[in-house]
Amino acid sequence: MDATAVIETAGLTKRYRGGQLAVDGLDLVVPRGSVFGFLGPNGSGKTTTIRMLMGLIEPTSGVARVLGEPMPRAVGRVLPRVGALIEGPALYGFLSGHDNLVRFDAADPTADPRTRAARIGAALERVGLTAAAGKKARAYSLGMKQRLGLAAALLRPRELLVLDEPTNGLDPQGMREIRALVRELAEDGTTVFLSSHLLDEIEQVCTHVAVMAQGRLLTQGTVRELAASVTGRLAVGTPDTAEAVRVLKEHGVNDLTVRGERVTGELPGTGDLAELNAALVRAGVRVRAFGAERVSLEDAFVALTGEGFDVAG
Ligand SMILES: Nc1ncnc2c1ncn2[C@@H]1O[C@H](COP(=O)(O)OP(=O)(O)OP(=O)(O)O)[C@@H](O)[C@H]1O
Repeated sequence: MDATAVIETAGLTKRYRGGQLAVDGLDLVVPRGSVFGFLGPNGSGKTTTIRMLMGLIEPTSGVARVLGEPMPRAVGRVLPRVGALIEGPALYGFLSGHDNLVRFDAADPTADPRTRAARIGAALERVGLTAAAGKKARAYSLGMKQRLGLAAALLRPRELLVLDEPTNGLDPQGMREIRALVRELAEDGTTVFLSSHLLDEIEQVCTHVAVMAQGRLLTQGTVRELAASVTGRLAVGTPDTAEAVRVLKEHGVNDLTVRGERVTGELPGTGDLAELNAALVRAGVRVRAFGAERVSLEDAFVALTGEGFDVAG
């Protein structure tokens, strides 16, 4: 087992009663200090994995360690060190945001009532809900409810935050707020494990990523490594597309496609890009843009699965 791992699983598997294989032999390593994106389309097994990690359901087989302790066996020791936001916070709509936090804090037998007011004040401040603390939770927007859920998870210092689709259902402004908060928490040294079906979200906030599809892990590593594992394409912007295609083909560029005033092709493995550019210009091609396209996580995902990233549902 990896001593720097905050979460580690080996062969973790869940088959639901009814026979559905939701998670299939998962080997996951979440390094301490990472913002770890757990990416996969709806139904790929993310929530099931998180529920096993948090000791809410038993795995069918395999093992999971969280903060170095076996789950679900050590659930009583582990959960106080973990802040979790799973499937939306359980809030009382008739209580104010502040009083919801009082309730959460009072339900924690290890929380000292004498420091409660200060801790609640700090948590509200942290998520930007101080001004709205007196409002009833049912009057909160979805984004405010998520932030209140995060405040509940932050009532005490945590080594690990586990967030299941924290921006699901939020408007762009709400998403930005949650992402900014995740970044801040990570800067303070908290390891954050968050699931998402949104590639660009993972790209924006995460240092690491694991990609799930149909219960299986396709890959894991740093976001940078994953993007680097896929070669970008050469892209040329020009009104003279036919001539550009001819010259590029002559110079060994494969898989050429033309869309509007843009020609793309496989980046040549050898040879000088500057030379290629010069050849185009020599042939009278008016080159407006020339270069290697940036590879997105989405390109990497398509390369991994051979298909587009399906975000249905
Ligand atoms: N309690 C359950 N009983 C039987 N099957 C289940 C149960 N919960 C989930 N599943 C099935 O297991 C598979 C994985 O579901 P899971 O919720 O873990 O995926 P997910 O990636 O979290 O997707 P979503 O983002 O939609 O929650 C799905 O096919 C789902 O239908």
